[in-house]
Formats: sequence, C-alpha cells, structure tokens
Amino acid sequence: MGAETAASERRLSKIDFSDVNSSNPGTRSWAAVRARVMQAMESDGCFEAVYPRISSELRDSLFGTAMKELFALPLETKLQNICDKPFHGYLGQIPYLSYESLAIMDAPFSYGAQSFTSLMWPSGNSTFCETVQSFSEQVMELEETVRRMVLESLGVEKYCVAQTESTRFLLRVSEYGAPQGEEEKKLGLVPHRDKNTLAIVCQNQVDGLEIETKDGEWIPATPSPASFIVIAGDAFRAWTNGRVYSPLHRIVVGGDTTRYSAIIFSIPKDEVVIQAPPELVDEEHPSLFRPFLYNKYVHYCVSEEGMKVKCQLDSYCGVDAENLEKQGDEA
Ligand SMILES: O=C(O)CCC(=O)C(=O)O
Ligand SMILES: [Fe+2]
Repeated sequence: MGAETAASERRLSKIDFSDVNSSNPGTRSWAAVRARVMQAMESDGCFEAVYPRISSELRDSLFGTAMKELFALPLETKLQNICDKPFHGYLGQIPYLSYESLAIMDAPFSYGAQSFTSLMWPSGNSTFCETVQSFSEQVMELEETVRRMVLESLGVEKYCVAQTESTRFLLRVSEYGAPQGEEEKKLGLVPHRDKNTLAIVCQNQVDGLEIETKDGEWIPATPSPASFIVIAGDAFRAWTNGRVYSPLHRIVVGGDTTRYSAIIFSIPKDEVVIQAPPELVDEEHPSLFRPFLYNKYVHYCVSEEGMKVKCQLDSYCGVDAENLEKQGDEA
C-alpha cells in the first residue's frame, strides 16, 4: 500500500460531547457542538466524538473479555450467525482479508442481545449479554444525539422521532488480525461507503480506520481512548438531499496487535422509503435522489451491477449527474 497510506496532514474534526446532555438540548454547549457536527457532516461525513460517558470499564469488558470470548468460539458456532439480509450476519473467511465479523441485531434491547447470546452459548453467558446490551444502549444514545443535531441544523427536527421509530440498531463486532511482523500494511476491509444512516465506531486502542476526503485524500482516524468515530452512510446522504456526505472508508492493519471494533449502525427498517423531506428541497437545493426502498437499495449494492459502480447511491437513484457535479464543486 506504501505511499498511498502515507501520513496525512489533515485530521478528522474532534468534537467533545462531554458537556452535551441529550435530555437538555437547549443549552449553549449543545448549540456549539451542533454547529461543529453539521460542519463535519457536510464536509467529510465523518468526525471523532469524544464521549467519556461510556466508561473505560465497559469498554474494557467489551474488548478485553466479551469479544475475545466470542471470536474464540469454534467457526461452526460463529457461522450460525446467519441472516438473509446482506451485512446482517457472519462475515469472514475472505482469502485476502484478515477480517472476521459478527452482527448482533437489536443489540441495545434485551431481546436482541439475548437471542444472539443464546445462539452462541446455548447454556447462557449472562456477562457477555449484559456487556453487549449495555454498551449498545449507551452508544445508541450518542447516535440519537448526533442525528438530532443534524436534523436541528437543517430545521427539520420534527422528523426526529418518526425517523427513530423507523430505525433498527445493529452492533457489528469485528476482529482484524495483525500482519505480525510483515512490513507492509494489509487491507483489513475494502474501501466502501456505508448504506445505512449512521455508524458509531468504537475500537480497542489499535488504529486502522481510514477515511477518504472529498478531494481523494485518505486520512487515518486516530481516536482517543474516550472517543468514537461517527460515519454517515448513504441513507442519511439521500434523506438530507445531499447535505450530509457519505465518505468512502477502509481498514488498513499493521503491526503485531489484533484490532477489534464494535460499531453501532442505525439502519432504516426494510420497508422504509428514503426520501428527503419537502423542507430540504427547493430551488437552491434541487432534489438529488429519487425516493427508494432501503432494502432494495442494499440488494442493488451487492448485485453484480452495484459492485461495479463508483458511487452506488448516485447510480441507483441519482436524479442527474449534473446536479451532483455542481454540488461537488461547491463543496
Ligand atoms: O471496523 C471499523 O472500524 C469499521 C468497519 C466498517 O467500516 C464497517 O463495518 O462498515
Ligand atoms: Fe463501513
């Protein structure tokens, strides 16, 4: 990968949520953080959120115990994590990637955490179940805070509750094996854009996530131990009529230490039509995307045709390339 991954001058915005209280969104610190969130979502579709409310003990029990126990299970047990929806089950055994990953649907809720736990450990593992559920529930709060801030910035916060009601939350836990002494860095996950609304990424203290800026520069995410990386996906880009950007990102691993990540994805329910609200479409902001069904879009993305195109959202439902180019020039 060599020069392509050379350290970049640019950094992701680092936004401190310590003084932000989601049950009190009227404060001055809320407004200040909100302005920075919107700016980052427009320019990069991504930022680092400092969020010390999630304790280091909880992170430690997730990364130090729960995930290690999970990935140490026999492959045939992990392979039981199947789902007919793309990206909703076990991923791994891909020859050129040192990557293995499991998806826990509805992890913030006890029924979700419990059904996954009993699939992996039929005789039970209550510590695993509680750790996963409690972590996911707390990260879900950060997701809702970020999403509310974006909607408020755009003057469409009245849609917040309905959007949450048509959202499901999935926790994806992943293990990226270290190249172990090999000099070259290795690809852990291919460049892609997320299809869903938002992803809140937490990692053990091993870096590897890189995000491409609009000008094609790859910037490494180097989150602090109390930070999360927030990444916007295509569904949010479409719903905001292109105000929010959905960046390409990839994982590159090096060194001797295994990287673990735990990501809460907010995902529109299958039957949800993704369509920008009328307030976000006007003369200055012509409609960029045709309305689409979320699950049909995801199936397109994994189809032979969808895998070939550079920007899946534009190809699938972009109104016209001219508007998109204009938007790119203004950015
Ligand atoms: O593991 C990470 O840090 C990010 C992985 C990712 O981009 C994904 O699962 O969509
Ligand atoms: Fe991703």
